[in-house]
Amino acid sequence: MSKKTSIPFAKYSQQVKEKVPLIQVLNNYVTIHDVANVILASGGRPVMTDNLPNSQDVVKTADLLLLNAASPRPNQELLDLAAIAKNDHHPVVLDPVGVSAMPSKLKLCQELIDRGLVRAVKGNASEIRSLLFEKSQGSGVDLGPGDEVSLANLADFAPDFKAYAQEKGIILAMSGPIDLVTDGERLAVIENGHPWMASYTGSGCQLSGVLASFLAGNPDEDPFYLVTAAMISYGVAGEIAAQVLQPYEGNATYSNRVIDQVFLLEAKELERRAKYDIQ
Ligand SMILES: Nc1ncnc2c1ncn2[C@@H]1O[C@H](COP(=O)(O)OP(=O)(O)OP(=O)(O)O)[C@@H](O)[C@H]1O
Ligand SMILES: Cc1ncsc1CCO
Repeated sequence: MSKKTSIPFAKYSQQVKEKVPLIQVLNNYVTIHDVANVILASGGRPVMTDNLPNSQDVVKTADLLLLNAASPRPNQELLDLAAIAKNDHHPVVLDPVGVSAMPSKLKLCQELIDRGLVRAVKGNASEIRSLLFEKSQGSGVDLGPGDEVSLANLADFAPDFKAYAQEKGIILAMSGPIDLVTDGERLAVIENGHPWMASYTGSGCQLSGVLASFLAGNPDEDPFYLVTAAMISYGVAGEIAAQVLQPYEGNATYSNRVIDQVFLLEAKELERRAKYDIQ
């Protein structure tokens, strides 16, 4: 796998650490604590808001709004908040959790995207297939059989993936055994990560937290490279965490070890371990 463009990991992470961006998150109940911690680990400041009046107050001061579609808040509230953020020129990141199983969540995400309220969308392969084709094999919040994208079927999937990002004017990212990022023109194919990352709940939600920190901390940088750098960083953290996990430790500890490694990650190590190709 080649590295045609070198990503300035050190500059990106330095800028996040200097800015310490405020990231407002509307999350699901399940992973909310982990998402807050991974945002802290990656240099951001999380604030998880609840009802509409509180959320409306905070959105005006936040650097970025992260919407997790499995948030228990009503769809209309998420749409209204995204519109305020967009109006204030604060980027919105969307994690379309659950769209494969819940038509109302799919409609919400489509409306957020179609109204131009969203800067970046990141989901697993079933969630992204649901957005692209309005159908997938996903059930619950999980990847469905046959939906996975790998190097073997990438050539079939990539044109639709890029076309959707192009048409909607978003950065589109997909996680899994390989991760993909596109802005409609460029495509990053990332081979970092570890199979154990599918064993704990919320690896995708945590990844969105890292992505939010990178975007919010670097408002003047190219968002395609920022999202790519965030996906590489979380994958590398998963690789190192797998190396330090003890034989008597399981998936819950592993989830925390991954957050620890996001916290400890050094740019030099990232540069050494990053496995990506930009096409
Ligand atoms: N088999 C694998 N090999 C390498 N990395 C993986 C593998 N499976 C998942 N990952 C990594 O795990 C992270 C989360 O991706 P995944 O697609 O599993 O999220 P998700 O299904 O949305 O998770 P959740 O619903 O639990 O939040 C990504 O960084 C991805 O690269
Ligand atoms: C398990 C689960 N259910 C709703 S959200 C969530 C976290 C993983 O996406």
